[in-house]
Amino acid sequence: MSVPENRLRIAVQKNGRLAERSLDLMREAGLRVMKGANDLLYRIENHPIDVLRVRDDDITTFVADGVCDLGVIGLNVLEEHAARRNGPRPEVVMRLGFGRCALKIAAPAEATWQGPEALAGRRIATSYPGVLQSWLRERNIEAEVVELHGAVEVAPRLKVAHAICDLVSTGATLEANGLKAVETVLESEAVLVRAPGGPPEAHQHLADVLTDRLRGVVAAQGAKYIMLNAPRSSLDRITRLLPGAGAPTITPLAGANDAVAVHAVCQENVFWETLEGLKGAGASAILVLPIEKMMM
Ligand SMILES: Nc1ncnc2c1ncn2[C@@H]1O[C@H](COP(=O)(O)OP(=O)(O)OP(=O)(O)O)[C@@H](O)[C@H]1O
Ligand SMILES: O=P(O)(O)OC[C@H]1O[C@H](OP(=O)(O)OP(=O)(O)O)[C@H](O)[C@@H]1O
Ligand SMILES: [Mg+2]
Repeated sequence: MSVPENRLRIAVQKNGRLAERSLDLMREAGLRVMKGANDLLYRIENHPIDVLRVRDDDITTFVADGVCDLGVIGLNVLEEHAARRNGPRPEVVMRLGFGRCALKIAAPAEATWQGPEALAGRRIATSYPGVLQSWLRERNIEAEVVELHGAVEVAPRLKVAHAICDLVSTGATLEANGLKAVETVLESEAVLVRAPGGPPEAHQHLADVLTDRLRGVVAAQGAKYIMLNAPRSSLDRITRLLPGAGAPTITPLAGANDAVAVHAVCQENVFWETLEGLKGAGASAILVLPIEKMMM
């Protein structure tokens, strides 16, 4: 595979839980992704950028070594890489708001959990030996860590280990295997990483532009634009009810002295309960609109 030196390189997962969302993110940031004959390398049509599609475990290595300028990776994979390898590590640029999960210790559901100290002298199966070892070290617990690369949840049933340390999202896999989560080792989500010390000079400007756009894409996710009419006397109450909003814009309404229009960007979810509360405070004609793009 030949990778031209003058193009910015972004590493994303080829297949798996982060793959599609990572490409969507690039598209939302205005990159036109061209799926060519080369499955490992997608070109960006409208910018000098290449997207490298690899196993998620390899993304950290490519970004740490500066082979790629940017990467999208689970924080769990990044931390594991850092725990195992000395030397410069990729820098986290921003959290991306998807791929949320947590690395947890889980034990048989029927056993009473006596706290982390109960793990001393026990065997723990995990695909994250580096992160787990540091967690145990911080607590002065000596346990035997058994590295497995899949089906970690069956280890206790097979008597391979007493407990496990694995990713949990809904908890369905733990439940199906008769296990319960007892400790959280790491909260994770997908993050944008960059090469240690930042990209080389030639890629700096493009990397900054893209990073700014991605910041806007992430900020717009879940953000809503809210518009309503309100009596002036209720403004304080109504402003307090707007979730995660900065200072709202207040405009007079034509022909009405005591009523104003309120416009605000809400950074948090706007639930039906919020609208009911606003209505109860005197608001009317409440509109909630999605935000497509945002530049901070
Ligand atoms: N159940 C889950 N819910 C949400 N996010 C998850 C879940 N499981 C894993 N993730 C996140 O998605 C990332 C990728 O998960 P995936 O299962 O696709 O990895 P993988 O099998 O190691 O893939 P690869 O083939 O690239 O090595 C994980 O590292 C984690 O950050
Ligand atoms: O709490 P839950 O929602 O059940 O999710 C947890 C499961 O998801 C991940 O595995 P995945 O399904 O990606 O399969 P894998 O083990 O083959 O990677 C993780 O390794 C857990 O096994
Ligand atoms: Mg992997």
